[in-house]
Amino acid sequence: MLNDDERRIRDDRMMVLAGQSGGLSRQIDPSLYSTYGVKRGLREANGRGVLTGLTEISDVNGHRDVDGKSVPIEGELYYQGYKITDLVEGFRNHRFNFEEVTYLLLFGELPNRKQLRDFIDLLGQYRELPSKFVRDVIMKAPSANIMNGMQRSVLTLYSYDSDPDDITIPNVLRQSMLLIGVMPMIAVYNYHAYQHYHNDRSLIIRYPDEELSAAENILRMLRDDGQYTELEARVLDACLVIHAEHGGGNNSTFTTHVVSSTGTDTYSAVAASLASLKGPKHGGANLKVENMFKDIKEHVNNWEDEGAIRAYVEQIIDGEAFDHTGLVYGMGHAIYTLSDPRAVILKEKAKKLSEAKGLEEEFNLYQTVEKVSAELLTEKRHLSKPVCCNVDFYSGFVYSMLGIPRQLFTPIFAMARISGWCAHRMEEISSGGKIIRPAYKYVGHHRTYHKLEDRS
Ligand SMILES: CC(=O)SCCNC(=O)CCNC(=O)[C@H](O)C(C)(C)COP(=O)(O)OP(=O)(O)OC[C@H]1O[C@@H](n2cnc3c(N)ncnc32)[C@H](O)[C@@H]1OP(=O)(O)O
Ligand SMILES: O=C([O-])CC(=O)C(=O)O
Repeated sequence: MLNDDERRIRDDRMMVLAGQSGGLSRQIDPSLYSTYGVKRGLREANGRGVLTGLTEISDVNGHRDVDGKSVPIEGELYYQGYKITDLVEGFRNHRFNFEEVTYLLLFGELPNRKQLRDFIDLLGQYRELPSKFVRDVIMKAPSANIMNGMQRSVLTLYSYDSDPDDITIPNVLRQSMLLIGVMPMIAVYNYHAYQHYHNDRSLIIRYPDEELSAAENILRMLRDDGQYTELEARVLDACLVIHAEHGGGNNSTFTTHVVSSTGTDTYSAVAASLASLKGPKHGGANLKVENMFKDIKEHVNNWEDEGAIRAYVEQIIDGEAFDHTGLVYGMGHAIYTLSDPRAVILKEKAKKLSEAKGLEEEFNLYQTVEKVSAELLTEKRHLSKPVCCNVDFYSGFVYSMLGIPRQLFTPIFAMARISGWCAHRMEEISSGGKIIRPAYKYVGHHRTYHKLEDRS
């Protein structure tokens, strides 16, 4: 067994060896991408995604064709044909909206009262982890990033399934209901396990209540005293609704399609989608936004000084501040142009909550960063389309006002998006049918093999 010093020496030796063969600096000549007409990032020259599939689950629009010209519009999102804003409006004062949306996504229709009641009952029954799963899986080697713990837990559920590899629709639906049901438990218990083993927090494993909604159960399982207010549960429920689905092309759902097209099992497909969602350019952006604001607050003394905020955001874009990637997290979108409808809803929630909690100054800081970064990105990145804030910009601020720890920001996204992934997995199985297999052009050169003895 190596000690820490020996491991460091081992890693240094590996870098030296890789450096000798030029393995660390190898990069494909960027001009070759246009030479061979490669659709980088699976995009057309105008930035639009390459058309790779058809779906009836949702529609995402940021442009409209007017007289043959593509014109930016306020963002539109439809779940099974229903506008997200109409759903959110119609759901006001209801408790089980995420469940209703899940029914809609999986079955294609809005439920009547009885169907919704039955569905809620069923989901409640599926909200059950195998016996000893918490002890044997979740408590073992807890991960600092809860998304990794969730992947491991989801993959391990395969071992407890008596029929894991059957990909007929009834079996995949059963597995989907199970995963949708247990996802909040997996996330919250992984969080508690990490807090217990690494931060010496008391360990609380509270079981979900079959009668409660997903949002209510998340808060109940998370909080030390299991208490929450009706308002908190409604806001979280709305967050789950707007994160539940976003078409087939977003990275994690496309991952569902790619992986499902091989005929693999549901647990593997969902674990892969979790891996994708974790990334900071996708669902992980909500955590990055939180960290970015922490950094901005540390470097800008006066939050009302737009000039100072602009100067700091400019440093972020120039790669001179924060994480040096040049990205302003929570800004920009592959499809939306003038607005992301989910961000509009979240901003409204953030405003109301901040007023109730006396955090208007912080809300104003978010608004100013949104405004100046949109202006700066347009100026400095020569974007071909207007840039707006996306769903990840205000979500973390809303969650933190609900007392939800930052480690759970991206997991909450996953607890919601699992409904969309499962709907797309079933669509891929029933309508896709062909293994997804794009092409890569080889741009190396073919070489003559020399035996080891003959190499210098
Ligand atoms: C749930 C979600 O996944 S929502 C998205 C969450 N992600 C983020 O918030 C991370 C920050 N944003 C981004 O990285 C991007 O806007 C993405 C990944 C969301 C979309 O990327 P794209 O579709 O490539 O955006 P678009 O085509 O408009 O970008 C044009 C250029 O502007 C840059 N750009 C776009 N948004 C940003 C940003 N927020 N900060 C800095 N540069 C940006 C892109 O890197 C790209 O540069 P390139 O041509 O040199 O690659
Ligand atoms: O559509 C995308 O590329 C990303 C996104 O907003 C989502 O998955 O919710």
